[in-house]
Amino acid sequence: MEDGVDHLAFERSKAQFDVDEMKIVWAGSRQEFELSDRISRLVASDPAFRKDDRITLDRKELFKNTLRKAAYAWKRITELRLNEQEAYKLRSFVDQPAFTDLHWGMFVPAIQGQGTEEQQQKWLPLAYKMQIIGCYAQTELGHGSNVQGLETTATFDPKTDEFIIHSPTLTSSKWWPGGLGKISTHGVVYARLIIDGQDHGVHGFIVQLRSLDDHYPLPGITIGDIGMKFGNGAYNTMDNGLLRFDHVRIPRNQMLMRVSQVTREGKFVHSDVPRQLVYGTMVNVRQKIVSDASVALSRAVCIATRYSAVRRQFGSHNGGLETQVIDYKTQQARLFPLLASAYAFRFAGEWLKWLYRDVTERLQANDFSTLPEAHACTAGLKSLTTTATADAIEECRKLCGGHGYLCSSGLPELFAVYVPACTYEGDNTVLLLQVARHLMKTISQLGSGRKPVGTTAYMGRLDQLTQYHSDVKKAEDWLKPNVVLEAFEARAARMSVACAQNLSKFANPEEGFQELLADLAEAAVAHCQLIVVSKFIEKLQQDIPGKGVRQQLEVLCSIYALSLLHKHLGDFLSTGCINPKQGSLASEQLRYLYSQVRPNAIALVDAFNYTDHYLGSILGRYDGNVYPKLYEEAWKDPLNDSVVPDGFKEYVQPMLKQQLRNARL
Ligand SMILES: Cc1cc2nc3c(=O)[nH]c(=O)nc-3n(C[C@H](O)[C@H](O)[C@H](O)COP(=O)(O)OP(=O)(O)OC[C@H]3O[C@@H](n4cnc5c(N)ncnc54)[C@H](O)[C@@H]3O)c2cc1C
Repeated sequence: MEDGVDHLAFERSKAQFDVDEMKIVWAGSRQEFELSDRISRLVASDPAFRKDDRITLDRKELFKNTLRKAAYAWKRITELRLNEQEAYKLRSFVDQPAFTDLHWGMFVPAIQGQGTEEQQQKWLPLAYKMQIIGCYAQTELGHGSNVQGLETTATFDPKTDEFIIHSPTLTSSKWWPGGLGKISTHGVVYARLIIDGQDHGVHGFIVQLRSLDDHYPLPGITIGDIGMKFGNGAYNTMDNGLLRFDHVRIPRNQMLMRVSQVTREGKFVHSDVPRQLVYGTMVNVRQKIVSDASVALSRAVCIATRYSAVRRQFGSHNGGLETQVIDYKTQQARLFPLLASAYAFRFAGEWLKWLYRDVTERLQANDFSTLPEAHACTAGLKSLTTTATADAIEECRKLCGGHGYLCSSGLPELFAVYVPACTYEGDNTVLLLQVARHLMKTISQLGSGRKPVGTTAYMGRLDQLTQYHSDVKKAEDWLKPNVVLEAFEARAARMSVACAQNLSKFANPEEGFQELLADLAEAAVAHCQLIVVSKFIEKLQQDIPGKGVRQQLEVLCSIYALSLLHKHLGDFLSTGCINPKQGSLASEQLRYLYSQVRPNAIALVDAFNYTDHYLGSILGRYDGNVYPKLYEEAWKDPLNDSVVPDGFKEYVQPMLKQQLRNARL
């Protein structure tokens, strides 16, 4: 603490659990905690990583500043000999989107997942040492979600043993890839493979884009930045780019050939590695996105919770202190479900990490049985958690009243940087519809005796779930994990079954699917919410040491589930899983749970263990010393550099003089 005074000390003293133990639970393990703690402090204490000047820089300065930080981060990573996990942490705590995110997060995994052994040996050492910098160039001006609609072509020329990469139309221009605009030297470019006039669909190709000597685009290549994006500062540190090819030639061995190959003779062959292998990479990328959702959400919640304890409005009696806004029941009903969601998404992310390891092991043993389910599940959880997080950051801004709208609250930038997560790596609605397709397929296969696996296993009990009526009689019944779980299972199952029944009324199933899209997306949401609730409950079945830690998590789990039940009461009632009386008992229980969280709220956000540097918010400062710091910060704004602003004499003064003259008339 800067001046040694902890304005939130009283709040911290009220905690009924061991915060240090909760920090371990949040981090996933003691080792993870120690790693995050060490690296976050390292970044926070290094002035080269300061970020409070970000919002006042123009785009060019901002971008240059990003390059400086990325280069410095790389220098520190090599000097300190950080391993892969430590390096990833360091980049995350620097907290500034940069070309390196795509290099490490998409380019390298694409080669690892889709490249042959030989290709990996050639390209990965260069990428690992950053002797080349790569991007992931899939999306085009005309198509994103519909990957099969991409128009860039890669035509095989048997005479020279090369592919000719070409952008035949304006809409085939690559558009969006991060890092492409100004920095990447190479890209994994997705293009339609054409051999002898025949189209073999979309494949990935490693293409050198810029000279390694002078950084100019290579002949036939046009590249630029796509321009300013949402929010000041924010994601504008990233050079999302546009790219066009004019008959650019690359050697044949630069097509990523793990799954399919083109031979010297120009024959297209599938290897014995199944095509679903690429799903494995997607499971990995999306699992990281779910973890990132819990991080972004917890940052927003930490800011809103601490500030809600500092902020006072109304309710003063006889000149005493006013009420802390966190004590208003409306504030609690808006804030505490978000706090519970942060923990829920954390555990869902942890479980997905396990799922990825499981899928990878199975793939190595040639077992592909769980892959479609794992793929649908990660797609759904990516969609659910990123949508909820984006909405929650905005809600946290509102929970902070007027000051939440100040950039120094950290919330506008967090929101602007975070929201595209709802769009990239699969538009969230498109992903929900993929989940819905999987659910419809699962139901249609039940008759043939195929047993649903993993997160769809509950579908195997459809007979029981379609007959289910909750037996809740009093508010406390809603605290029983089985009672909650069955209600969520029955609601999800019935919404899916209703869709399947409606689909069967259509002669053409695809026509029916298109007609029912909105219902299908809702059924998918119900299924995904069930997954998150069930993973939270499973977490509570593990050994959780530390005084009072389990009790706090039980309260948060109940809040997560019951606040969803409250929000989607229409679903639960219309599917007949619960009756109106049981719905009001859930709300009653929820009110009681909020009062249980209240004394622990500050400690529960302290358990995230965020440094003030990482939070980047005056409202969320650890010491709660908000007002003097807000006042100080205001004076740092460049507008306050001069007493009379530029332009005043030119534009406003003549106006004032004019009025003066008129007044005299
Ligand atoms: C910040 C940012 C970074 C990005 N980085 C990269 C990158 O590094 N590399 C890269 O290749 N791409 C990148 N992208 C592109 C991104 O992957 C695509 O924008 C994304 O996949 C969505 O596709 P789209 O833009 O075509 O949206 P569209 O599909 O055009 O979506 C428009 C609307 O149509 C709806 N819709 C579309 N299809 C259907 C359907 N079948 N049924 C119902 N509704 C539908 C969607 O829900 C949405 O509401 C990035 C995008 C952003 C915003």
